[in-house]
Amino acid sequence: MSFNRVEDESFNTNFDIGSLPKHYEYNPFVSDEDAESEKEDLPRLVLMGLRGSGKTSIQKVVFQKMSPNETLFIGSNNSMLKDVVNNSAFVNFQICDFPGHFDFTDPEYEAESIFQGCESLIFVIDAQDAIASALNRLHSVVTKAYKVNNNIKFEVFIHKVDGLTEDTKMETQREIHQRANDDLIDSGDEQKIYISFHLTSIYDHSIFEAFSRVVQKMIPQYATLENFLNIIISTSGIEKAFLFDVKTKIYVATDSSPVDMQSYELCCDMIDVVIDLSNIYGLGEDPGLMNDPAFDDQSSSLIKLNNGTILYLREVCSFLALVCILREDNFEKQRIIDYNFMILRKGIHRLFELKEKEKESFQFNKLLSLK
Ligand SMILES: Nc1nc2c(ncn2[C@@H]2O[C@H](COP(=O)(O)OP(=O)(O)OP(=O)(O)O)[C@@H](O)[C@H]2O)c(=O)[nH]1
Repeated sequence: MSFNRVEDESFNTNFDIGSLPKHYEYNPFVSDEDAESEKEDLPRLVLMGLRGSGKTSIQKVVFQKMSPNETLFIGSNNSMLKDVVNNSAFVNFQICDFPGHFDFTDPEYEAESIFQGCESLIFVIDAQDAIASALNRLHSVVTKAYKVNNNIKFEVFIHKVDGLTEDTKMETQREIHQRANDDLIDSGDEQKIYISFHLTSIYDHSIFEAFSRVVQKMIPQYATLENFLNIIISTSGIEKAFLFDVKTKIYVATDSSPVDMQSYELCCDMIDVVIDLSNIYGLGEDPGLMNDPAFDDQSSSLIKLNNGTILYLREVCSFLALVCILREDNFEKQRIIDYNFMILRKGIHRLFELKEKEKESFQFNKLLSLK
């Protein structure tokens, strides 16, 4: 059986399968006022690495919904690319992608201004390439960055692992970890600088999972969110709960039980299904207008799997959704789960309000200091 694509002019080609179009503005907690000046105050996440290691591809796949195969045609960067990710109070930062040939030791570049406002530095290493020069660059980058700003969180993405066997993956990770630490010991920095390592590829969910962990470290309220989720799973018979940013499929929080990749992938697939169906059936009368978001405060979904497991999704606010995995038997108490969910939702809204107040007082103090 084959399907012919219907050539209909009213068909809106702005949709990417499995994603929200980038210009949706459903964001009740982030106002547009003073947006430009606010952008400069956002925490900065910096992507660095050698030429061709995959930095721009990562940024485009995770935040701009580019399909992995399209990255083959990106071409090399010659200047720094900056993007603002502003989905909710928790997923709210600027991301700077520096070209591979960028040498911050060159006086032309001001290392201070790059690393000063930097919250997290992701160094990408191509695992399919020789790693020696990447490790040298990693060492000079982290030591320089640490001198400028000792609050930076250092993350290494051992990237393009899709081309490696399971054994080689582990071996490469072990080698990179070992050699990076040896370099820190040689320079006497091993007590001060801590680097986290992640195996990643744009061809599977590993890049989203790794980014989730990076973003979680940038959320000061993470412990509170984790605690909320621990309470809801223990009181509602839920096995695993994720708080997802549905735009990027980054999970901003989860309960404290270990994350297994399959559960995460299942939840990501569920979000794709919900968004795709909403894109098709959830829009208003005129699909060209795109006024009604594919994800709004009415969004919820329940999927029963054939192994007696249920996936349950509920909107929390502004592109955040709670996605839970639970046994079908436990879903008999749906009213209790829904009640607990309402309490959780209120708690998260309160956190948002506190965060907004914190931001306002920060801006107020900044204004005062300028006077
Ligand atoms: N196999 C594989 N290839 C990847 C992956 N990520 C990126 N690539 C490929 O790597 C090549 C280089 O990617 P870029 O994103 O341009 O690399 P870059 O680090 O931004 O390069 P510069 O701009 O020169 O610094 C592209 O052909 C991508 O398709 C991955 O996870 N697996």
